Amino acid sequence: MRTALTIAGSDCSGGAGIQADMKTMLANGVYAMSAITALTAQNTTGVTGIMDVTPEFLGSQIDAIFTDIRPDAVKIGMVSASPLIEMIAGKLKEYQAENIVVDPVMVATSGAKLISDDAIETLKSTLLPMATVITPNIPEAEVLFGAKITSAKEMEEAALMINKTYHCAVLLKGGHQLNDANDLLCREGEFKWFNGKRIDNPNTHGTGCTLSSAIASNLAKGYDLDTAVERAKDYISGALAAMLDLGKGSGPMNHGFAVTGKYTEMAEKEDC
Ligand SMILES: Nc1ncnc2c1ncn2[C@@H]1O[C@H](COP(=O)(O)OP(=O)(O)OP(=O)(O)O)[C@@H](O)[C@H]1O
Ligand SMILES: Cc1ncc(CO)c(N)n1
Repeated sequence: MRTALTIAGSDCSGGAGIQADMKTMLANGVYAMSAITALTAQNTTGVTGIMDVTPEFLGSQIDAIFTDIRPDAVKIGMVSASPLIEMIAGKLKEYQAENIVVDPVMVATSGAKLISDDAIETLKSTLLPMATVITPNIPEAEVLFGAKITSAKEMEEAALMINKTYHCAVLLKGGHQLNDANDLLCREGEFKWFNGKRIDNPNTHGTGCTLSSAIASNLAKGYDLDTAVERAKDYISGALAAMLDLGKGSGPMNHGFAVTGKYTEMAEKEDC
C-alpha cells in the first residue's frame, strides 16, 4: 500500500487539519500518517485556542515516521511559527522527501489567523521552493503575489509570478472567493484550468486541507500532477455534494461519501 504523511495542525472538531487529511487519505486508498504541528481548539464557528508543539518534538515525530515507514508523499498544512517551518524543511531535506504538497494555510474558513507574519517569510524562503505543488486560495495567493486578485486574468498573472518566484507549481484555487470551483494550475510557466461544477453548499470547513491531501494521496499512488489534481477535484466535489450538515457555522464535508463496505452499509441501514 502507498503511504502519505500530513504535517499539520489538529482540528478537534474533525473537519479540517490533521483529521480531514487522514480521512481524505483513507478514502483515497493510501496509508495515512501524521506529524502534528499544533493543537487547535476550534469548531465550525471559530478558533478559540492554538498550542504549538516544540520544534524538537515535531522533529522527533518526523524522524519516527521516516526511519520506519517512508511516506510516498507529504502534505504540509498549518504551521504557525518560523522555527517549526525550519524544522520541517531541514527534516524533509535530510530524508529527501518526494511529492511535497504545501497548502500555505494562513486564515481559517471562520476567519481566524493561523500563521504569524514572520512565519510567512520563512515559508516563502524555505518550504515553497521545496514543493512539488502549492495550493493557495485567493487571499493566500494575494499575500504571495503582493497585490489584489479580482479576475481570472489576475489569477493567471499571480500564478505565473508565484511559479517563477518560488520555483514550484501552483494550484491557485478559485474556491469560495472567486470563480466558483475553477482552479488554475501553473507549472513551468504553462497554465491549465480545472473547471469544477460549483456545488451550492455553505458547509466548506476544511475544503483546502481536503483538496491538498487528496492531491498528495494521488501523487503517492504514482499519478502525475495533472491527474492527481483532476482526481482530487473529483473527490472534493463528491464530499461537498454529499451535503453533510453539522454544526452551527460552516460545517465539515462527508469525507467518507465513497467509502463502501460491510461496516458503512450496516450504518446506513441503521440510519446512523
Ligand atoms: N462550493 C463549491 N463547489 C465545488 N467546489 C468547491 C466549492 N468551494 C470550494 N471548492 C473547491 O474546493 C477546493 C478548495 O478550495 P477553497 O478555496 O475552498 O480552499 P480554502 O479556502 O483553502 O479552504 P479552507 O477554507 O479550508 O482554508 C478547490 O478545488 C475549490 O475549487
Ligand atoms: C488545524 C487547521 N488547519 C487548517 C485549517 C484551515 O481550514 C483549519 N481551520 N484548522
